[in-house]
Amino acid sequence: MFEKSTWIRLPRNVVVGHGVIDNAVDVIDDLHLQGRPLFVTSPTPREVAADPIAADFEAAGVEPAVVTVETATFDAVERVIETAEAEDVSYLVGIGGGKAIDIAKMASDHLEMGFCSVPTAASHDGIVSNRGSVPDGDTRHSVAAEPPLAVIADTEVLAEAPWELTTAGCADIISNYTAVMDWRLAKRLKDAEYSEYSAALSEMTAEILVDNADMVRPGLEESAWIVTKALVSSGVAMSIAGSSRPASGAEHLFSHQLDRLEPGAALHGHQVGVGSIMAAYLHGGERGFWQDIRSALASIDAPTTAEELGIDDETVIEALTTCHEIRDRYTILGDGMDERAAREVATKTGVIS
Ligand SMILES: NC(=O)C1=CN([C@@H]2O[C@H](COP(=O)(O)OP(=O)(O)OC[C@H]3O[C@@H](n4cnc5c(N)ncnc54)[C@H](O)[C@@H]3O)[C@@H](O)[C@H]2O)C=CC1
Ligand SMILES: O=C(CO)COP(=O)(O)O
Ligand SMILES: [Zn+2]
Repeated sequence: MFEKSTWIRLPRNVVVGHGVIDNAVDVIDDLHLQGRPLFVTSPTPREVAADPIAADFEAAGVEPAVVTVETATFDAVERVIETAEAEDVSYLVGIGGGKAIDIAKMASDHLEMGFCSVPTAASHDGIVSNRGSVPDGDTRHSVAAEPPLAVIADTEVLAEAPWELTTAGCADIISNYTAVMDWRLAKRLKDAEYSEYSAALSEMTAEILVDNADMVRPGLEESAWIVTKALVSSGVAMSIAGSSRPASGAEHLFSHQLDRLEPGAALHGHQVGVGSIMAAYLHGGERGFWQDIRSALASIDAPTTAEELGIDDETVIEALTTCHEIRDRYTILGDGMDERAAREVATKTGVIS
């Protein structure tokens, strides 16, 4: 008897382009969301996007509540939940980088309220995903959460964000290559649940980005367009899979462990990019694959070494040798790297000297 079933939760409206934050009231109206929104934002995104959108809502007769968060913590999620209850809001809008969006996503999940995402940086592929990532104890990886009902990604705003945020988004996408290799390995060795559609979409997303890498340049609005389309596509791959598997393998384990060892040292996307060089080496040995990943990262100005990440060599080794423990997800790291092997991969790939 055939017993498979799947439930793919996707955004209803994905609006990407020049000046689209000016349409936020209409995009949200199209969802038939009633009542007052709560904007969850952080200081700079508040200036560049949340305040102008709030002014448009006020002009339309709705006064949004606004909460500003600084760090992704459960205390911040709690504060957002309390504000939502006190201000009697009906839905949430996350406006900012990954952390503001994740906090809004996690709070809306708890409140069972609708949620919309307004990224102000093309820095990671959580802008569309049904995953939320807020550190919980020792855990840094994402968990299942509400997908946004709408995503409003204004390429004018995204192109004006600091360039390193865009290169972080590119690196998060380039890391899909090794994430998918890990996923296929886990399917073969551990019979992990696997979706060929999701894996193919994730890989193709990385490929299109790399093919267009010469058009990804600072200050070019078209770059924001290319990167954002890739982030949307990668988020959809996660929603199809019902997990972050198509976009998160050993390179993400490495980054999550760096977040525990050196909180705030480097951007998520930059860390996973460097992790991806080493994961590619482990998958492909000397045969040129890891060099391709490194060149792709270098071509868009993303870091390729520990030094460029601002992380010391010994922390890289510690992360490599321990990160397999942080989640039940089989990858090329298997049951863990020993220290000599970790030094070899990090040295041969030029990540440490
Ligand atoms: N939920 C998911 O599926 C995923 C979640 N993530 C999570 O996302 C987070 C990383 O997000 P990031 O955006 O890299 O970091 P972030 O949210 O800390 O943003 C970095 C900084 O850039 C600032 N910023 C944002 N837009 C700006 C603008 N237009 N101008 C000037 N400054 C601006 C932010 O306020 C912040 O200070 C991590 O916590 C990571 O785990 C990453 C991938 C997927
Ligand atoms: O960062 C992500 C995908 O790019 C989410 O992956 P995690 O589930 O490992 O947090
Ligand atoms: Zn990521």
